[in-house]
Amino acid sequence: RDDHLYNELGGTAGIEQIVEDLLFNSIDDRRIRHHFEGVDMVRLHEKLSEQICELAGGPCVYTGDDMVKSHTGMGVTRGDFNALVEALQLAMDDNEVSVPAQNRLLARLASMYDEIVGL
Ligand code: HEM
Repeated sequence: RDDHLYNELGGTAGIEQIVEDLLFNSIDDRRIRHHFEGVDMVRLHEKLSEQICELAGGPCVYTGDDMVKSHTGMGVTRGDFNALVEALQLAMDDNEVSVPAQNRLLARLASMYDEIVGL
């Protein structure tokens, strides 16, 4: 297992902080805040943290629903997806993640685009 990216994100504690900041940035962003109304943010924080930890090579196992099931009916657009990426970049800047490490995480997330947008 290559846990290099996991370590660059600050391990489990670092990832949990980045995801918390990502979620706060997202509900502060008027382009996408409507998607999060009425959502269980505690669960979303837990599942998204697990998923990013696993994706980064960390010792976590994702226990949430698959991406298609999670986003079906939401009508997430390309613009929404890009806004969430910006919210994540801001969160990683605030947590002093290097730009190369940021880009490696973003590349892994970009591969999920078709499972999230336009459903
Ligand atoms: C690469 C991008 C994304 C990833 C990795 C991702 C990941 C996830 C994960 C792990 C969950 C939780 C699944 C569960 O509860 O079992 C989730 C749910 C959710 N996602 Fe995403 N997501 C992405 C993009 C987006 C975008 C762009 C939006 C809207 C702007 C969005 C809005 C939501 C909402 C509102 C939920 C909660 C659904 C509910 O509990 O009813 N996601 N996502």
